[in-house]
Amino acid sequence: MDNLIVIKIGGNSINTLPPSFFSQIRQWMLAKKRILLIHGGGSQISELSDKLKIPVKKIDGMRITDKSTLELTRMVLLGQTQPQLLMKFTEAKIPAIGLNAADESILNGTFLDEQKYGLVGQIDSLNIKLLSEVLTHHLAILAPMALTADNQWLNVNADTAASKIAGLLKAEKLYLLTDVPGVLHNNTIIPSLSPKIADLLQSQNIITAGMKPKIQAAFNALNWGVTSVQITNQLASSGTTFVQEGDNENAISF
Ligand SMILES: Nc1ncnc2c1ncn2[C@@H]1O[C@H](COP(=O)(O)OP(=O)(O)O)[C@@H](O)[C@H]1O
Ligand SMILES: CC(=O)N[C@@H](CCC(=O)OP(=O)(O)O)C(=O)O
Repeated sequence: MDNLIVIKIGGNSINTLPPSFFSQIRQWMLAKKRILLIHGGGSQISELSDKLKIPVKKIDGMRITDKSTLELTRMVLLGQTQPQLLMKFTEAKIPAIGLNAADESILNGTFLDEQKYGLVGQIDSLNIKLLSEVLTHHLAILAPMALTADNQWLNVNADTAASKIAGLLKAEKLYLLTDVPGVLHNNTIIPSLSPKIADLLQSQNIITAGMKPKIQAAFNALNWGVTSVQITNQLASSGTTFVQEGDNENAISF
């Protein structure tokens, strides 16, 4: 899809989006860019789980999802974080529409590894026709859940979902917005990151938890043909840019 920018907004970032975020989006829309947001809600899901005394279990940043966690996840994503984000756009007078897997099969997926993660999935395909119609006049906000061919809801990590969607749609840019200004080493932003350095930093436990699937998602998007992939906390700063191996003259060295 031409002129497409995909932005993933982590659950922790929804309430701290600065005015510059909305003005950048407004400028892009005036320049006829199509804007697709994928939202998270991980910390809100964990918070409600705690309140309901449902144990929170994660492996490498992926939530182990049984039946009650799945129901709770759908409640939080579709009943809390998506409308919260939509309200921010309403307040900013930017036309936005919220979408989820049940809207005309917009996100179809399969189990990632049922034995290991339970009701967790990956995106396999999407309804490009519907998305393309919506994106002509609106910014679209998608929840990171998929439906299987048997109509089973699956919980999908929002970074993984955003990168696959950006890849399937051949987006020109993918921003993974989070609560840190980039991938950090000794409290300093790594401006440019290649797969080998990322592996090294993971083996040294410098990259951990939710940053792991985020980095995997970033490299996947690059491999699927997305031209520019960044992890940052605001659209105005480049944070960490992802590069293919051999294209890393600015990458940090040890
Ligand atoms: N090397 C690293 N650099 C930056 N953040 C890191 C790193 N390793 C682990 N993290 C953690 O990853 C978090 C971002 O991932 P996550 O909590 O899943 O964010 P989001 O909800 O935005 O997807 C940071 O807040 C930080 O705690
Ligand atoms: C399978 C899996 O881990 N799904 C995520 C979906 C939400 C998410 O990714 O939200 P953030 O981007 O705010 O972390 C979860 O349940 O937390």
